Amino acid sequence: MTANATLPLDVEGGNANGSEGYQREKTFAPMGMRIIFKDLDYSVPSHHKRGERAFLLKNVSGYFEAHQMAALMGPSGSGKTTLLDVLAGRKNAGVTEGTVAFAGQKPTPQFLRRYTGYVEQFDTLLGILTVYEMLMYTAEMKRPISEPLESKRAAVEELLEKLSLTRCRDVRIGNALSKGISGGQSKRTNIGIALITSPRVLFLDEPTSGLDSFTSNEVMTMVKSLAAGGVTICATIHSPTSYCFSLFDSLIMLVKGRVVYFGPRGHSAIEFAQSGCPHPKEFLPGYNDAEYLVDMVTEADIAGQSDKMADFYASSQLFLDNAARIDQYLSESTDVLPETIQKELAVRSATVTPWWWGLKTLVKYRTTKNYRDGEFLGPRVGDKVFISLLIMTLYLGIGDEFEDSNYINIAAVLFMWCTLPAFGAAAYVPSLVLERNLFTRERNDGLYLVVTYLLSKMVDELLLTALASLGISAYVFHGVQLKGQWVTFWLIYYITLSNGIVLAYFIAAISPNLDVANALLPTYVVTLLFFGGFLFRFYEMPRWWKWYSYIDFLRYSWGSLMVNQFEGRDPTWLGGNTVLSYYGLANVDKWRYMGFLSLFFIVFFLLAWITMQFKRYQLR
Ligand SMILES: Nc1ncnc2c1ncn2[C@@H]1O[C@H](COP(=O)(O)OP(=O)(O)OP(=O)(O)O)[C@@H](O)[C@H]1O
Repeated sequence: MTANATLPLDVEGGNANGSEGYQREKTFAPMGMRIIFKDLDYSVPSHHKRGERAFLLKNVSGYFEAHQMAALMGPSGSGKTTLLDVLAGRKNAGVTEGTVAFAGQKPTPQFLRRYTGYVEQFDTLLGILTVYEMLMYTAEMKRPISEPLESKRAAVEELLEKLSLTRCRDVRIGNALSKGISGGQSKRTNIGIALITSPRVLFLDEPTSGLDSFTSNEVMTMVKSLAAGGVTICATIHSPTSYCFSLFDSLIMLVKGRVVYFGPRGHSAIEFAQSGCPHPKEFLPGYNDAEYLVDMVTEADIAGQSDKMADFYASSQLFLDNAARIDQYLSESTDVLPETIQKELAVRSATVTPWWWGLKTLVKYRTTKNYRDGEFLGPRVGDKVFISLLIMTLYLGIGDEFEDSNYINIAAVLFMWCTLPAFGAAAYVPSLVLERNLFTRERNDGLYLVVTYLLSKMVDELLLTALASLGISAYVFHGVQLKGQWVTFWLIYYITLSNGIVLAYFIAAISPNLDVANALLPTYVVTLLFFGGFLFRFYEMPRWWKWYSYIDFLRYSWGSLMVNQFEGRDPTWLGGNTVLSYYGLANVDKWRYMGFLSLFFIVFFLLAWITMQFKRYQLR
């Protein structure tokens, strides 16, 4: 433990973001902060017994020091990740009771998002970016906007060096289908993301899982160097190599959510576990300390003896000493904290940078990359080009043939023209659903607000759609030889397309997975076809169904297209009606209809935003 006379809470001075004139810290370990937790209980509704609560953590107490690396160990399912999540404020379900203090104070969710780093067990990176771009993207989002770009670049270069990532600096991260960097490099990139703001505390969930022993040692050596520099580090770890385990300073062992040991790593831990275990194992040659400890508690767990080990710890002198130290730490005054730390602990906004900066950064790194990616462009442009060519060649030149037998064809081609964007919306669903883990992680990390993310998605799609729709609508309008104004024809198509996109986002937001979204979207769109006014005329619909027609955006889309085509040249048709009056559109003002059409965009956007803001995609 680091004693510090002037700062009894063991917080070191310094500025995580270098906000004082941007004298950027030369190291990514500028300071540390003690974490204390006392009598922590965490419970959720039990899966096993209806109406009962399952306690995943019971009376868990301990503390992690700055400059030190603490290991969280125990058999699988013992509650390691649960404890890490509770401490890092990442739990969004269940009930937590007890005390958690960072530098003596209860941390706010905003503080945890902004000033602690959390490396998740599974990598969540943007496959289209290179390692350097991924770190720069995060740096621009999470470091203050007043910091010059050069300084951010220098910080990223320094981090690349520290994480031994310089060799793959410009390699695309890739994904499962198109391999880019290796597993170890991807793990280190994830650690880099957590370190880019020089956090005071770093949580790591299984940082060595899936890595070979050499890479594990390399990664953990680097993490240890951060602790040496001051950061408080806490990592859950399953089966570390002997070397990895030797890097840890303290150890907390859990079984069934109870502490069976909390104290220094090393021989004393083994001796303690041996005395607490009802049937201690022999320390066979070839065992490493970590393996031996985990095996012993796992065997005790399987034999139903784990409570005995936890009781042994709870009645030990070690427990009393730890409890006394925890009480002493909690009683220390927080008034002596440096001003920067006080400010960080009191922070109330969830992101470092404002929404517009977040939007700019998302567009800079993601939109520009997407626009160069065939996998992104293909489904968005391909279907429109294909169907529009089909429409143009099938209905070639019929738009100005004003004959009784042809009016139905004109009405049909305009109807098909509106349904295309509604069905084509399916192409936009995956971009939201498949990115959900990344979105959740970045939101938890305080990178951006939900509305910023959603706006950036809209910019992504609407810019591309505007360009594509201009060309497509021009050759369809002229090829079919439609009447009215081309600009209006294009505008109606563009607004309908935009409605389709934002509708897809809403459907994606409410759906638990891609399968549900893929079933929901076409079902909804098919219902819109019935009420659009072409397949069944509005005034012939049963009274009890008319309301649905009012909230059918295809009705306004097709209605305004029809008015654009026949306004001022509305011929007499069936039963002495004009074409427009036959369809109940005689008194329709196309601009008013286009206004209604635009309102749907706003409504779907708000619905998607509210859903994404409040829906918990990951229950943890
Ligand atoms: N609703 C529930 N009812 C009963 N038990 C639950 C419930 N939710 C989670 N659990 C149990 O809580 C335990 C804690 O899981 P946690 O992920 O924290 O364990 P872990 O030690 O990190 O495991 P691993 O090493 O395998 O990742 C698990 O045993 C899990 O089965």
